[in-house]
Amino acid sequence: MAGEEILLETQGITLTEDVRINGVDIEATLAANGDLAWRSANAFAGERRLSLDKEVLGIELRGTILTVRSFVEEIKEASCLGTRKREVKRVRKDYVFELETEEKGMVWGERLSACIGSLGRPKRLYIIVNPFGGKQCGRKIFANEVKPLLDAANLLYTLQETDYQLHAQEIVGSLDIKKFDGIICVSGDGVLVEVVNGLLQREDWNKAIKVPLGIIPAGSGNGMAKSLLDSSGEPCSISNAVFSIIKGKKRALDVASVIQGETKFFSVLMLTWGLIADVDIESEKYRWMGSARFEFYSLLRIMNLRKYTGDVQFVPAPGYESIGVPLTQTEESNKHDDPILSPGGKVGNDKTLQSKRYQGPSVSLEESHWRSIEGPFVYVWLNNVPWCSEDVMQAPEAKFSDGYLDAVIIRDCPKSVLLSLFFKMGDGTYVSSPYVTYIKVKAFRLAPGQRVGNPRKGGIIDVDGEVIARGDDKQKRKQYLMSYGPPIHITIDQGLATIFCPR
Ligand SMILES: Nc1ncnc2c1ncn2[C@@H]1O[C@H](COP(=O)(O)OP(=O)(O)OP(=O)(O)O)[C@@H](O)[C@H]1O
Repeated sequence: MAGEEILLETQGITLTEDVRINGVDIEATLAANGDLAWRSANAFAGERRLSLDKEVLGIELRGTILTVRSFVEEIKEASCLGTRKREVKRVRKDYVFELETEEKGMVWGERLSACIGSLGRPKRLYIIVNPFGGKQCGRKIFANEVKPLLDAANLLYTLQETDYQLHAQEIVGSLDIKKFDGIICVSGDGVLVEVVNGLLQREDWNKAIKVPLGIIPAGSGNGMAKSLLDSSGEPCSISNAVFSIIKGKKRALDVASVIQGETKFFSVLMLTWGLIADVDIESEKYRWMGSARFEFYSLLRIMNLRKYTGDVQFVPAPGYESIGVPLTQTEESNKHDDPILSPGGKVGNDKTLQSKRYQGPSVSLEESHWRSIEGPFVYVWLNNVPWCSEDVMQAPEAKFSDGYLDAVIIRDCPKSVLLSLFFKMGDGTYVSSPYVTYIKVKAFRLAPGQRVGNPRKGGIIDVDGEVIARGDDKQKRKQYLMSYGPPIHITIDQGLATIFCPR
């Protein structure tokens, strides 16, 4: 029978063949969905199964030889200080199936290719590598850990390195997006945020922002990669991130618009003001300490704790309506004068900006009941995802596409308690402290004030690791995107972007 006839006749049924696997004669089956099974040569090991969707990168057929390239979980046990540690890690394994005839090889090869094709995996990717992010290993990470997996999956890609800050934003601003099934950043979170901003500045932003994004952790802040992998119960590793992109599963991702007057910045991770921003940005001068700079500077800042005056207003998500106090009649009516955001108006329809770029979500906040919290504040932290780095879970309830941001606010807190809360950030349990206010919000308005006891100095507003405004001496020396003082409005566009995820 000719190969095509066999293909037609065998569609939908499990095929059973005598094959040689890695040199041993064995009976193997190939299910209609592409899953493989065979009895191991080792009688005690029992049956071996290979899930096409969850374990196979790609295949290669040469005559009667079919190579299945897999990426399978292996359990490694190690003994450490008398305790046994169990670690699950994926390893590359090739299974070489030798079929009796070329026709049979073709039937198996075609079925596996068709099944892989039906999984919706990406075929061509645009990959942006930041050679400067994190420990400056982006290039090495791509060559040693990313490329081998992409090649094993027969994935085509175009590679582009960033040469300077905001280069990624510029690149995606003019990229021919039709050619690619995804844009992948081998970087920290900063480059991913540049990509989101670059896509939303295009005239065809509504199509561009639907291109699936991917992140392979190669920075010092890898909060998005950690959040995506952890939410599927996978350890945050480069190879797990690459495999999740190859498998092609996607999820929607909320995008927050940070707006002051006519200036806009789009965020997918977090906005922070007060202690956290001070530690993140001011600890730069201790970069030589490595990641210990955060612990060291946090301790320093808590000992010399700053508080900032100001106020925040927000539209709470259902279930959080009792937090804060309702706005007074006067405050409500003042908001109606706000050209960008008012409870009685629409966000993002400002006529002054005639640009075709994305203008922020067109959500009606007409019926919303705004509430407020008065300062002074130790910090205000708005979050889109649970993790801001690989070891800080600052917003355990945050969801990728629930249409809300998780606001974590500390106003007053004894220094000793604050210190203990910092040590509990690894598992998010700190949010249950009575000193922490945790609210899911639909919209947020931040009016940042000056330091208590030092009214000449303001704080830092940090969005996704980028300083967008600061109220200290440095403000005079550098131009920031926004000014410190006037209110900053934050609204959320539910599920505007799409991102590759493990499952
Ligand atoms: N070739 C380059 N030289 C200098 N800066 C660059 C280059 N390419 C990209 N950048 C900038 O590096 C910054 C950090 O990038 P990235 O997101 O990879 O890492 P990060 O984890 O956010 O930060 P970092 O690791 O630097 O603390 C971004 O602002 C980006 O614009």
